[in-house]
Amino acid sequence: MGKEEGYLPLFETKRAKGIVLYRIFAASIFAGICLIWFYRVSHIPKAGEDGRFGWIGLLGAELWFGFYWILTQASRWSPVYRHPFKDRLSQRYESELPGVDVFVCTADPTIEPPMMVINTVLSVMAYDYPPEKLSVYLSDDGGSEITYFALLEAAKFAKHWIPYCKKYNVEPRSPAAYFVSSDDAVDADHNQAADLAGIKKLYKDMENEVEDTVKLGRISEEVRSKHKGFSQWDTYSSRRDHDTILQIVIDGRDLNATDVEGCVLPTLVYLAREKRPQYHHNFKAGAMNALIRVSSNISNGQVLLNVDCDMYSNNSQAVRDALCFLMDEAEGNEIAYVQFPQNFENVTKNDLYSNSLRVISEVEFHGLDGYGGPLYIGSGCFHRRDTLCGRKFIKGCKSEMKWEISRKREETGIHELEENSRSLASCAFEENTEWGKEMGLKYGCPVEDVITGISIQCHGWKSVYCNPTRKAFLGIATTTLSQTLVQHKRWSEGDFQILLSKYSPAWYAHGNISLGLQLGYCCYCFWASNSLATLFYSSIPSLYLLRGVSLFPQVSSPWLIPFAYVIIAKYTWSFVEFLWSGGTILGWWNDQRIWLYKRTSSYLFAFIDTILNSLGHSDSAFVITAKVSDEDVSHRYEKEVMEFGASSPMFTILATLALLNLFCFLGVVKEAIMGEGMTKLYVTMPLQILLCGVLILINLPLYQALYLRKDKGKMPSSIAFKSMAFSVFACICFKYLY
Ligand SMILES: O=c1ccn([C@@H]2O[C@H](COP(=O)(O)OP(=O)(O)O[C@H]3O[C@H](CO)[C@@H](O)[C@H](O)[C@H]3O)[C@@H](O)[C@H]2O)c(=O)[nH]1
Ligand SMILES: [Mn+2]
Repeated sequence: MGKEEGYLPLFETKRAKGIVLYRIFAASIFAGICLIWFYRVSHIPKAGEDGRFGWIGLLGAELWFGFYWILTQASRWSPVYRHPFKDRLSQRYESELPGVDVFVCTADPTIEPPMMVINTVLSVMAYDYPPEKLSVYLSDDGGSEITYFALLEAAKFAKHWIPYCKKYNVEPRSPAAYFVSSDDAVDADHNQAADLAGIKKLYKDMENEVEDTVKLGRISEEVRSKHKGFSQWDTYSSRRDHDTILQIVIDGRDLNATDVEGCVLPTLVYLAREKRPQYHHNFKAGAMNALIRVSSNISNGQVLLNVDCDMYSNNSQAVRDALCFLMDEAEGNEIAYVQFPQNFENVTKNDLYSNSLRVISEVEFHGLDGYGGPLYIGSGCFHRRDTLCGRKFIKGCKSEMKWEISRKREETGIHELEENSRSLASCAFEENTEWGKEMGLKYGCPVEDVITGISIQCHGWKSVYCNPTRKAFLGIATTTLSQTLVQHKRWSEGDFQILLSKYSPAWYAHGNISLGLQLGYCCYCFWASNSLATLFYSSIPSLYLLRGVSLFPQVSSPWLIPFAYVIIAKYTWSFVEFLWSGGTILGWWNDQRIWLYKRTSSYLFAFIDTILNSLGHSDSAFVITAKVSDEDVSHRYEKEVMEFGASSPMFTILATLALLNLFCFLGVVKEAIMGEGMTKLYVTMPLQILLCGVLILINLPLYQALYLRKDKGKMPSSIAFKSMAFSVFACICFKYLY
């Protein structure tokens, strides 16, 4: 082992400081929660008394929240921070670095524009890594000729782009992103300025070619005749029904395939796996498994990196960062994958839709890393090939991560290689095999990544969370509320399915992974079930205001203290954490709003769908997240104006809840003016009024969208009408009938 041989480790792990103080603080919150539980249980109204139903419901909700809060502590209890030493890696292993295969996934040329896709491809082709050991595969589930055409153009451009990047050591290496940032770089010397202008022009030419083809919507005959690769579309009938299309666009073994400086280029492969209507294609998991097999035949890199087509590499050193973990002599043998955080290029200052998932990336994943490693969350993850293919962990068993050249492959001609790779991507290939079960990514779950990750960890492997200051990947976050809610529905539904599946962190994982990690997983897997308690809490106490029934301690009661303490302590901490993770004050407020919206809509739908699903009623699909939006929408997004302009049943729920709280509050105000007086109400129901008031404040943008806005992002009038009817109905029923 490394240490015995006197090697310095390739990475170090630091524990967080001041953790004891945090634990004492958390324990005090827990004490407060216990007091709240005690108060609820010991003060239940008697049968027949008004408020009994609400009280018991609140007891259930508070038990749930308390339990969930405990889960969230697992990811804060013992965080660690990792620091790779890349200089040691290159000193020791530069000539033996393993092959790395990068998989870029795309699925739809309209939702995921070809220019965006090739920018991502170019960014990973330009990694600071020996090009003969780097191979890039583009998986196109859209089976689009236009995307293929764009890739051909990218291959030409790469011959100029890669040497440019290396010469001036530029970052980021996605040309589009680089040109935006280089616009204000003034320190470029004279030579570089000329080169920059040249490369920009080449990029523009390529962009024009691609955009013209996109506009045309098909490949012109002239272009088609130039590349024999297009003939593969001759038998193509639709994106759901076609043969495997596979083309080695750049063959890294070919000594003539060089850039303008004469250096070899990384291998570049286009793959659209076979699709047939009678075979389920299993979405991204299916694409990834086809890529694993095809790449094993072509380049067989020992390390695999997957990025989504919008997640370009922002840090050309990231491969080396990851290898420091996988190749460490002492601990590397236990590490199956290295996950980087997912960051986004287009998040606005106050992160309107809370897309940056700040606290998860900056706090929680470091916490999970302390217990055996983060979840596998898809894009931005480096895997060992063999573990992803199902190799079990055996203590003390080393797998060499060294570069090896396969003689057999070297001698196979490119056409033969293409031909025998094609069958690996056919639909029938997986029949009666372990693919999708024990091999590759797992099928049948909308979050193929998380379920695959937990099964790897249950096999005894560790994972590592690597979060360098210069972000490794930048993607595109959703820019409308409904997209955010739909995406979270998919995630929470997938995670909830995992909880009920045979890989459940609650039972299957027990004994296979640490308790802390089990709790950490549960935190995400229980997202969906949060909806019920949150719905109850955000509506019933307010409705009881209308009846003048108090469900919380009065001002004079000492029981108010634990409530006040838990609320203040918990929210202060959440605020501190948010700022510490790089957020803004308004960002935190937005985060609270999205927290509420997700829980009362996405999670609720996910919960219901999962239950229906397990009863065999519906099947969950993979709704691809939009990566482009029209100008109007982007403009509002940049101005941080919430987008409600879609007719989504999720919005009906949100609007109903918002109006319901407004009416309840107005009811209280009326009561205060005409009846008992403000002070009396305030003394008997302080927390209930506070809760209702905060819900109204948080919903201010929603009221605006319902009644004040005129732009296209306002709430559709059908929803305004429905939600008004539902909330008035609920208030009347509750006040007079119940
Ligand atoms: O049939 C499909 C559907 C999707 N994709 C690709 O999968 C990726 C992720 O899809 P996206 O719509 O962007 O989903 P997100 O919710 O943004 O993705 C997050 O969540 C997914 C799991 O739900 C992970 O796989 C991703 O890596 C992670 O970024 C994209 O590159 C798609 O092109 C396919 O290749 N085939
Ligand atoms: Mn995405």
